[in-house]
Amino acid sequence: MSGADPGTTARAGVPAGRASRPSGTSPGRESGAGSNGDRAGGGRRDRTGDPDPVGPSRRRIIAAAGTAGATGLALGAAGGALAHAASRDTPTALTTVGSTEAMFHGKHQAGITTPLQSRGHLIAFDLAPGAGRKEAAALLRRWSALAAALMAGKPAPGADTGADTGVALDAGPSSLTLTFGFGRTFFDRTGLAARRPAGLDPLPAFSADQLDARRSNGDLWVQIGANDALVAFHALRAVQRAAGEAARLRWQMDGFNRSPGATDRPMTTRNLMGQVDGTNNPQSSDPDFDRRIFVPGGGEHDWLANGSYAVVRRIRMLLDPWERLPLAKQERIIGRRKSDGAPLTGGSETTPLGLEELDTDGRPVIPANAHSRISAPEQNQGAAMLRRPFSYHDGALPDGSPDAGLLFVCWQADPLRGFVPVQRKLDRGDALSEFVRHEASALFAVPGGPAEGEYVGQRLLEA
Ligand SMILES: C=CC1=C(C)c2cc3[nH]c(cc4nc(cc5[nH]c(cc1n2)c(C)c5CCC(=O)O)C(CCC(=O)O)=C4C)c(C)c3C=C
Ligand SMILES: [Fe+2]
Repeated sequence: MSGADPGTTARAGVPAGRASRPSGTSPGRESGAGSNGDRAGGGRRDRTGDPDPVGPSRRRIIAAAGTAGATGLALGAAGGALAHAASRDTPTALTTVGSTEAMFHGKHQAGITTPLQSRGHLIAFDLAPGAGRKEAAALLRRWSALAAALMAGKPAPGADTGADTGVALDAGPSSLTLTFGFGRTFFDRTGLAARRPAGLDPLPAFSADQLDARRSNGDLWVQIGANDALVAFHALRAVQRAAGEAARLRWQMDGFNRSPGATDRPMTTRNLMGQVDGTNNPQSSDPDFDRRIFVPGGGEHDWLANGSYAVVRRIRMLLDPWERLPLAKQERIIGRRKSDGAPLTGGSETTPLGLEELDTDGRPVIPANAHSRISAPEQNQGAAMLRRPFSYHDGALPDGSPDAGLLFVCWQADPLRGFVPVQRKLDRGDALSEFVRHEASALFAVPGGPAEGEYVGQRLLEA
């Protein structure tokens, strides 16, 4: 992302409605987009004194409810409860985790270059039978109003008439993002096939695919991320409720990442195999970042300008055999050290891979089938994607093995020059393949961010 990105302008502070509290917050300074996990930054703003474009803050609604609650405590409680009630009246500031806000309006949708959040929900919908372009436009309008409110730390529109479930009442925005995309089939269902971009052509089949059609694809996709589990769940339910009669849930995947502040310094996240994962992502400071990740304007499908394509793969990890491998073998499979993510050729996490370096026996130090070597852009005609995954754990399979792995989400301006060539190569010769299974797959066109007063996808649905 080069230059100013209104969707991810960095400011930090306390959310609207908390302005009168002592601040005491120490705005976190995090690095730019393209990094993963705690390392990344962007999408923040200070809500103090901000005008209230969407409605009352969640906290103002709590304040109204609070009087009744405090009375109840005082009447029925012994000293401990009273002390508790008193401490509730003592203002304490949100930490930056709660107060950080990602922008809904802007050049790009939030949730692409936004730092990885600790909670994620990926949900796909199909339009209901009989629902077409008109219903789809109304749905995107509803979802956009909802996203604008929730991302600002406000209740769902219509909260005064009971439209908000209350699950996130006492929380700040918590870096909530909602990101909306269109699948290939959406264009047939809405009579917009002529406006479907070639980038949505089906992904090729890969030899190792074991895809479950029911958990793949979909007309519409919503990616939800937040640094609080309740804020994320609140948004998930609100999105599902707002779908109303227009769309039906097709699949849902729930994921997580490390919580901000869990490490003593900002660092790239780890996946469930224990590897530092996300190191060699394109960085927003790279001169060609925008060109690689975002669709340029002025093309045949201008409605997608400043948008991107998301490839989503549910990749189960075979953790039992993986965890039995000695550390040295695990590291040779990736080509990097597990402890700090540095290449096996030495240095630190960000040292370039020494792909030409040989050991004393004349063999490459980073093996020929190492995952890092095979997927590196320099081995793939520069093919690059922004990987922004969540881990998942859905309990155990019937054989007792963990149903856990990676909700791999990657972003690119063109899937045929990002995900596809790299996955083709990994499919043929990646040492990691023995330990992973691709179980679901989807591809979505994600429009650019909406301007103030616009809804996501308006340029497609109303042109
Ligand atoms: C087709 C794209 C990719 C899939 C699918 C994929 C799955 C996958 N990856 C890991 C773990 C790591 N991947 C790493 C690097 C890396 N992976 C891809 C692409 C896919 N990975 C790329 C383009 C890169 C960057 C390569 C480079 O330039 O060095 C790493 C190393 C650290 C890093 O750069 O992130 C790890 C670790 C898993 C576990 C996985 C499937 C479950
Ligand atoms: Fe990878």
